[in-house]
Amino acid sequence: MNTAATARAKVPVTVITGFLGAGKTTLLRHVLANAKGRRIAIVVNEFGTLGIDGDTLRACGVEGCTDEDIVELTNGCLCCTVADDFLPTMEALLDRATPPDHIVIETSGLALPKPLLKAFGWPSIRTRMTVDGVVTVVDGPAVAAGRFADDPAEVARQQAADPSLDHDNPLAEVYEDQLLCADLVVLNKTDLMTPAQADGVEAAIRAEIPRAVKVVRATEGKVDPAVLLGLDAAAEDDLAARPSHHDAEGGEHEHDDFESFVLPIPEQDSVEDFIARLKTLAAQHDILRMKGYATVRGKAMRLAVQGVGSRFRHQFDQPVPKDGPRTGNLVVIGQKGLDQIAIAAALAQG
Ligand SMILES: Nc1nc2c(ncn2[C@@H]2O[C@H](COP(=O)(O)OP(=O)(O)OP(=O)(O)O)[C@@H](O)[C@H]2O)c(=O)[nH]1
Repeated sequence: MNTAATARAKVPVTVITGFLGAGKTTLLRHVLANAKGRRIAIVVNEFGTLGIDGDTLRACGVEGCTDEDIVELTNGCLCCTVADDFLPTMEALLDRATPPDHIVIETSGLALPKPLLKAFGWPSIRTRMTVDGVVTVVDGPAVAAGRFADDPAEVARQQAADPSLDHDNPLAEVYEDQLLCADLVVLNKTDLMTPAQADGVEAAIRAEIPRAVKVVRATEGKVDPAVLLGLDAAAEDDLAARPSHHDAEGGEHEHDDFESFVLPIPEQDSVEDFIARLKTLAAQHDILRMKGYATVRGKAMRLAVQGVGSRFRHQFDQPVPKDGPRTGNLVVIGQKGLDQIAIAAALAQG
């Protein structure tokens, strides 16, 4: 078989990356809903131990999308668990009687994608799959608000103290790495930006990425799957074009800039009061992401809650199991040093 034919025989894998809450799962739901008969398997990796994204995807109700097509890896960072979790998962997908036509991996919002791409060089999978492309979802309004910007004066001060440091903002490092790895950028949440803001964010994205990379704008992750899947980038063979902060750290990386915990949520009396409390907490403690569910007195359905910064959405999404506990759970993610005791105390009341 010649090289082109070999490449065609490999199962294509799309890596969806993007910061916490940028809209990766939302985009994935759109892909599944518009798969047009293509068998797509999803591998989801989350920073928290509670598999909310898998739940959201399973609840998508898309015909032909079965539970076994969604694999959750909640044991920590994908790239740190390559041998134990990631490779066996990928091999098991390939070894199915009917292997998927395409695999999509949703990385955690805090993952640096390059170490994951390196995993595709492992002998057990390199001849059987190829990274069709890395799609980076960007939270447009968060960029416009300066969420990922460095403070140049602070960087200079820190570098003077320790030349190996290059950021005062760990969010900037993750955001930049995710952009630098992209084959396609989805500038999402355009409904929350003026056209001028979107132009500004797009220009900033283009300035960040040295390669010619397409940027598409979207609301609710609505991008035609034909644009997302089939990029044919063979990204695993093109690592040098994707600089990463991880390279400078000698391939080592740590996750100690961020932390996450899961809090039990007692049954609530009022949806409005609960959401208002969450918004206040997010702002007071600079919480990056909250997601989970709660039960509400008198309601048979559970309340799913999604918070990105202090922007919240909620909906009654599925029945609370009969005879099941009426306690909910909420994942809280932020930079290291969150005041877990204060946050837990504020959420301990119904
Ligand atoms: N206004 C608005 N909200 C959006 C858009 N896309 C996604 N969201 C909302 O943003 C929140 C986070 O979306 P997700 O798709 O869960 O984001 P994610 O990147 O998968 O999040 P993590 O996996 O936690 O990193 C949800 O409440 C979505 O409904 C959009 O285009 N506009």
